[in-house]
Amino acid sequence: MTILQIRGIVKQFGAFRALDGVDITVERGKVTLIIGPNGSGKTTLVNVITGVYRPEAGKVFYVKKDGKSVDITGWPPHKVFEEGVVRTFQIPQVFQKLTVLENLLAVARGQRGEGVISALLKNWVREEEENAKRAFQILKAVKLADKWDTPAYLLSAGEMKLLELARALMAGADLIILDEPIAGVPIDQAHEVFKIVREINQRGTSFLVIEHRIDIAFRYVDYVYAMASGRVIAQGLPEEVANNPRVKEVYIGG
Ligand SMILES: Nc1ncnc2c1ncn2[C@@H]1O[C@H](COP(=O)(O)OP(=O)(O)OP(=O)(O)O)[C@@H](O)[C@H]1O
Repeated sequence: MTILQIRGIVKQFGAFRALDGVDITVERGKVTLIIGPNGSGKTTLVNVITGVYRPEAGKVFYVKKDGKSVDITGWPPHKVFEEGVVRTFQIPQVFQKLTVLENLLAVARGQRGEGVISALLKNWVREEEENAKRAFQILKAVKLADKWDTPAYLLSAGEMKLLELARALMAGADLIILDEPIAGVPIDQAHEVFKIVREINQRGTSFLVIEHRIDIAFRYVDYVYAMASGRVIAQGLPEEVANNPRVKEVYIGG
């Protein structure tokens, strides 16, 4: 079953075509990877999916759990987010001085979007307790439970990425879009980040990942799209894309 259908996307910046008819299908329950050299259009595509840019042509469909397809093309970012398509840094960045747990609770509160009124309600405390319980379950899943009381600025690069992932889960994401989740993360932590992505995926969350470090990423994903100059040049299983002559040319021969 599909979770995201991207059809014929064209995005221009003036006369320059950053995306030139992109078709990508993201399967529900899978981890899909997009690779491509600098400037190939990956970030622009994520911006189109998440409503930052409106494409000149093409459509983005989000297929809900019940199978209902929703045309989210050109929706404002907060609406795409509320629908369950969450890009990690779409949530305001990690609050460095807050603890790991507080960072999660801040997302839960933000999502409810009330504050004053809910604070007046009797069941507010209970709701806070439920949020804390949920936060702890999520922290266990990303292996940060023992750091719940640590201020975010003391986390390692890898742990910081895991906190971002936890916050996307706390926000109720159905599809999580990770833009370079292991950029600047040391190799052992980078493997740990992808292992946890895989574990979370096995519990039902779908992923669309953009990553440059293909030597690591290819081991953990189900399906790969390769982009170059605003187009998809190859797609398939990781080993198929790794052996694709056009991909090799772009990465090695170019
Ligand atoms: N706001 C913009 N205005 C003009 N040109 C842009 C804009 N955003 C991106 N571009 C151009 O569009 C092309 C695609 O950029 P994009 O950032 O999507 O590539 P990318 O594949 O994400 O690259 P990287 O791996 O370096 O992040 C680039 O040539 C870039 O210069």
